[in-house]
Amino acid sequence: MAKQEIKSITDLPGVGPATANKLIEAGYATIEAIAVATPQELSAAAGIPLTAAQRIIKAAREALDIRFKTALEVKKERMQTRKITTGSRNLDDLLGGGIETKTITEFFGEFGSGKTQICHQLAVNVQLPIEKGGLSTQDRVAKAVYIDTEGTFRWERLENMAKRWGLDPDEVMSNIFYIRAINSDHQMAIVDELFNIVPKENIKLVIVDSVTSHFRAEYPGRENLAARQQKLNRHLHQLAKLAEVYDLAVVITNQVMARPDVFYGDPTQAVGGHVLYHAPGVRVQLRKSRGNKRIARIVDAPHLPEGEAVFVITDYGIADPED
Ligand SMILES: Nc1ncnc2c1ncn2[C@@H]1O[C@H](COP(=O)(O)OP(=O)(O)OP(=O)(O)O)[C@@H](O)[C@H]1O
Repeated sequence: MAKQEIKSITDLPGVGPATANKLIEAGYATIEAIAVATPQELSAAAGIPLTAAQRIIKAAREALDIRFKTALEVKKERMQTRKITTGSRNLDDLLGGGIETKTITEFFGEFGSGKTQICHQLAVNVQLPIEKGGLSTQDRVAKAVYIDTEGTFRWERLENMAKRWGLDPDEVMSNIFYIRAINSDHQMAIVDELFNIVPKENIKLVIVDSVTSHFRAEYPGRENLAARQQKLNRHLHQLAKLAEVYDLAVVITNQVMARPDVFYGDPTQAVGGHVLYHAPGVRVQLRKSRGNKRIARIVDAPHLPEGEAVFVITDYGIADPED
């Protein structure tokens, strides 16, 4: 098939060396990055006419097989979707097998509910071979990106979690790319940059812990809600694109405060409203229970059954109470 001959951006129609250089400098280094760009963005980045940009994007989309599909094709593709184990069978069952690729999974809950511990555990687990609940194949290890906004990342936790599976902790840590996002603009720029890094490094999991904290700090109060929402939506949209085009899992966390004064409805409400309400994906609420037990519940996921799962946070990671 002619399609498969397009391997790099210089194979796209009308992309000569000069245009290619401009595109790469502007962050459009891969066919995937071009396929999800708008003609306006590309035209401005490369200094080419809009019609040329449209033609390039169309060719990139065809090369990646982004087109109408029948529902049956969608079903077959979805059945091939791999999942990352959380380390708890109970939680995996609740999620329909684990954390899915091509999807954003949000963990929200109050402080200490286990959001950061789950992120650490997933950064380790994605590296397991497929038959053990990870996404590594025989020829390529699946790696993770960890975007930390609150400074709560702890390498020591990864060590224990890796040892649990008999993995070499240093090797596991060398496959986790860590970055501290200093503000919301930086956080968004990191995700743009990922469009170049992800394919090179075989990144299969991108974590943003927490996705909302910078946005909340920089856009406080009701009067800034619309601006904050708009920016956050753009960020989530970028993350969703990344998940889709590179077949990877995106996991985000969102701290919400318990509101003991709310007697009706849900007592745990997101501060300043449900910022992620309209984003695609799976939303998992976490609650503290007795001791190291935590309760997970899926919110607004029509394709997953309702229910709750109990898991525990141990020194060696996320597990089941019966372990
Ligand atoms: N080494 C460990 N062994 C056992 N449990 C641990 C260990 N480290 C952390 N925990 C448990 O994890 C909890 C913290 O969870 P985590 O940091 O994931 O919370 P969070 O939901 O991310 O909170 P925040 O919103 O404040 O970031 C602690 O309360 C503790 O119970």
